[in-house]
Amino acid sequence: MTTSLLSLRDVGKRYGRAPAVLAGVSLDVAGGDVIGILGGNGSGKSTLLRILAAVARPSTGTRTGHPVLGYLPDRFPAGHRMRAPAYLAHLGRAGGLSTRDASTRAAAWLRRLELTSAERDGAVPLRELSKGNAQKVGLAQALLHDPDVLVMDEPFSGLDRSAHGVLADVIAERREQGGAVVFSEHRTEVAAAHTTALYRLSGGRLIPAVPTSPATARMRIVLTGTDPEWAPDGLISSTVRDERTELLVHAEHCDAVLAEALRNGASVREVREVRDLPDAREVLPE
Ligand SMILES: Nc1ncnc2c1ncn2[C@@H]1O[C@H](COP(=O)(O)OP(=O)(O)OP(=O)(O)O)[C@@H](O)[C@H]1O
Repeated sequence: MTTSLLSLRDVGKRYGRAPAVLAGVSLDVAGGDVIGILGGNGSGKSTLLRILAAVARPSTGTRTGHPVLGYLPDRFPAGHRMRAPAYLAHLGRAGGLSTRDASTRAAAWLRRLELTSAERDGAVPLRELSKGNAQKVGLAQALLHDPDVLVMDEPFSGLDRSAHGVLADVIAERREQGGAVVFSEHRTEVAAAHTTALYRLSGGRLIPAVPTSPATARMRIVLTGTDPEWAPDGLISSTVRDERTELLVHAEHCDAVLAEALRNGASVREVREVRDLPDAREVLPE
């Protein structure tokens, strides 16, 4: 039996006199879980994640567990004059790291997330960073303390393709190390590509998913010699790493994607069905 790192029981949330945003939400987050939260605009995803990250309290119900938490908020406070390395080192120290540890870890994450050297080395103030780069600093901040539970609000939005790949690796690593990840995402396919379980927030409730249908089967294709911006029909995600392009595509588009890639002079390095999501679920219709 796996032990929960974090649990919500019958959680409700209401802002003032407005109708409840969350009602009777229960969720267990255990080591190895990668949980995706889907939902339309205003459905309460950010509210739920804020409660999981303990930056907001539920109006009713309980939250239990004391894991080391990393939290990427929906809007990263990027209005600072501070530079990314100094900002992260400051947060690291505030969270109990030594100055040296905080600076080393901050630099390592910024390098891994591929901030340009000017941004990384502190030439650019936070408030002048692009949305994607601010998101990377936010991610580095969330990862700084090596969290047991990583809670991220729409982490894939605004990231370039290569950072998508890094984030996918980070999620997989947390899981392999016995940690857990919970993140929100509005695109079902993007969430399903990285999760072990998917839920949808609707009417304030967290709806469990229904089993994956064969129509949602996916293929991973690794190519060399393609344009990194190539986006064929059926594409779910695309990651560029070491001059290889790794595509995740809906299975029914696989043959057409391969044919088009070969026509354009690419070389096929690998094609395989993705079966690594035992609990991945297709979600209920909107
Ligand atoms: N601090 C707050 N005070 C008052 N109302 C709030 C507050 N935070 C969120 N809300 C309201 O609660 C509802 C749910 O918002 P929330 O941001 O949790 O949804 P969301 O699913 O993350 O939306 P989106 O995808 O648009 O970011 C919305 O109607 C929002 O206006």
